[in-house]
Amino acid sequence: MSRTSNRAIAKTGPLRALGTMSGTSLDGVDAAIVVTDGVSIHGFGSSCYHAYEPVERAQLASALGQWHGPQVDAAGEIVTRAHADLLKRFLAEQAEADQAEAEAGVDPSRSAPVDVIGFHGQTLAHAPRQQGTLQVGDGAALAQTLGVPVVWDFRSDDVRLGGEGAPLAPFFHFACAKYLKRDKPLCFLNLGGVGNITYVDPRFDAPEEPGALLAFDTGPANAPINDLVQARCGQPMDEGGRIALGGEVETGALELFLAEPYFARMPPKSLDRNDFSEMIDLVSELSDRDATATLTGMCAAAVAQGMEHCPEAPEVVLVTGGGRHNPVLMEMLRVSLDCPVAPIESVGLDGDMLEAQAFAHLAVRVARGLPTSCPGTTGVRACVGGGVVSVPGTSD
Ligand SMILES: Nc1ncnc2c1ncn2[C@@H]1O[C@H](COP(=O)(O)OP(=O)(O)OP(=O)(O)O)[C@@H](O)[C@H]1O
Ligand SMILES: CC(=O)N[C@H]1[C@@H]2OC[C@@H](O2)[C@@H](O)[C@@H]1O[C@H](C)C(=O)O
Repeated sequence: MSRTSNRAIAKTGPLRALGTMSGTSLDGVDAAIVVTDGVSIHGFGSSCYHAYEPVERAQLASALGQWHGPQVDAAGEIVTRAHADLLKRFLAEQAEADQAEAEAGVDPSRSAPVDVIGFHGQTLAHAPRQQGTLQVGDGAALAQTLGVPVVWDFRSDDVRLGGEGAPLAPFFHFACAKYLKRDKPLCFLNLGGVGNITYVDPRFDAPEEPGALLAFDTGPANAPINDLVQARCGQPMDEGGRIALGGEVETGALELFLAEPYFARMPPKSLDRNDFSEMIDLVSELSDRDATATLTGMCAAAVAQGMEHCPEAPEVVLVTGGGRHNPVLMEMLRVSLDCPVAPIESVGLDGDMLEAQAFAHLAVRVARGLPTSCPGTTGVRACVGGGVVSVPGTSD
């Protein structure tokens, strides 16, 4: 592993950062550009997506929950290759666009399409109080292949210092709240495979100030729904909530689910994708529609339960991640939360790219020696700027 001084990315002022995310739903890789100095967002750039092939997805799924061994190595190679292919293409397109701008007389005032890459990798296993956290994919190899500094392994330092290692998007959410010029507390709710929420109080000046942020994983979100409809109906997701739509939530199963000790735990707290995989057993006797509706209701109820921890009622809950495309889930959230719920597009942000954008912003924070987590976001003992910086042309 190459661990290089943060001085390697020496430019002052805003950087063009490219962030990537390969999420717990294992669908593919998102990548997006953010212009940021690590404190303030100066603008959002282009984005791209690469879907894993079904065979790759199956290999990644078979490595979930493992910490080492041949399946983990194979998963790492898939993740590194998918990112290298996608980013090579994307950077070439960006370079062409810069060239066209230069020829048109517009000075893009940069020598490379991006200054730094924030590479999250793929989480295979997450047990912060036991073995730690594992994101596979080789950031040092990507830096060499792409010729751009890569910041990666964002979560390990936080876990080493007693934190949950997740969620890490909150420092970016704080910058988004400032970018949006919000002046009252609001929440960012990501509904991916797992759900996570960030309560942001933008009246504070900096994200690490006590009280500015409270964040945690709310519970399982789409992962159990996907697993159920895949097993029962051969579909990768409940597209548009169409299966859940005609079903009813079984309250007995919902109550058993909410009795899980995770929900009574005070935040910060985080989850692995499959921590709640046995919840499917709670709906095993139900019809496809009722079972899907009940799992969807469980996701919404977990969020509602989590909201109890917010110090003040937020002005709005902005929903990001694939779950916002599920109208049944969105309606259940609207019914169960005591505040407005809206997709993040309502304020002009891109809910499919927010996590990738978060790791662009966090990469610049790491490069500049700024913290990426604090006691309010991961429960870490003190603020920490986690991450490894790999610079092309060096091999420590
Ligand atoms: N049109 C849709 N209808 C219903 N559900 C959808 C739709 N589009 C996406 N989803 C759900 O959202 C999931 C993908 O969400 P997302 O891309 O936010 O997850 P992720 O980033 O991989 O996960 P995480 O945030 O946990 O790392 C899909 O697997 C699916 O369950
Ligand atoms: C260990 C890990 O990869 N956690 C992910 C996962 O996916 C959603 C939720 O669980 C969140 O805690 C986190 O990702 C987001 C991007 C985060 O760190 O903010």
